[in-house]
Amino acid sequence: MAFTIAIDGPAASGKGTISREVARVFGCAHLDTGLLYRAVGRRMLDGEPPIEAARALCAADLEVEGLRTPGVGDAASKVAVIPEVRAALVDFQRAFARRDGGAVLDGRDIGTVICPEAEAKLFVIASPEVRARRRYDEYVTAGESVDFDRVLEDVRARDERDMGRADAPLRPAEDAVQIDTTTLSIDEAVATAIAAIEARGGVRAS
Ligand SMILES: Nc1ncnc2c1ncn2[C@@H]1O[C@H](COP(=O)(O)OP(=O)(O)O)[C@@H](O)[C@H]1O
Ligand SMILES: Nc1ccn([C@@H]2O[C@H](COP(=O)(O)OP(=O)(O)O)[C@@H](O)[C@H]2O)c(=O)n1
Repeated sequence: MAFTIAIDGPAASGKGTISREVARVFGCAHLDTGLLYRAVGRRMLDGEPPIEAARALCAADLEVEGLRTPGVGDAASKVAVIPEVRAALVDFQRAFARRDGGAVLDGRDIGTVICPEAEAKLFVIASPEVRARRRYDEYVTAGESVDFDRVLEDVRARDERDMGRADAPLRPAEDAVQIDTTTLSIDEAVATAIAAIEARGGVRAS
């Protein structure tokens, strides 16, 4: 049976980390929908018009190196404002969500637009400072030279763009369970998510 878990939230709130672990515990497939927008953003930076890039997106585009860089994140949130780009990505996400064996999708509009009928919805947040620190640490580990204040500025700019757009803005679905990871460890955040999903009828894989 298809059991869909929708996990939304702002940049570096911990939704990807939670989603990967939730997929493992509940034995379902995981789609990081941010990667779709990052891949379109990447193609735009390479000179392709974003709407065409979204319509032509293929699996190989998601494997391209460097999708997690600050520049591509910024480009992703710019192309994500364009309704035709969002529309071109809907069918793939919905088909993924209804696959047999269940699915977890993380992004910005999964619980509100892509899968409003999802059985379990989480909205993961954390303070901008903590999110910027996590992202900064990731960049440093990856060997990128970045400035903390710049990362914080980027997190805030992306929040504003993601929450302020007219089409599918970042906001919690009415029936989403909110998890604030500001002061939670990864283990605590994952345990809170698992408990919330079980409360909505999710059954762990044996
Ligand atoms: N609760 C947490 N406490 C500390 N670090 C976390 C927590 N959740 C995630 N992280 C770390 O923060 C970074 C961003 O997390 P990620 O799950 O990629 O966020 P998102 O998918 O929301 O952008 C990762 O390096 C991850 O290991
Ligand atoms: N479902 C989604 C997922 C991402 N996005 C956009 O894509 C950008 C990159 O998403 P992401 O999930 O990879 O970003 P992080 O949270 O990992 O920083 C976001 O800032 C959004 O603008 C979206 O609009 N809708």
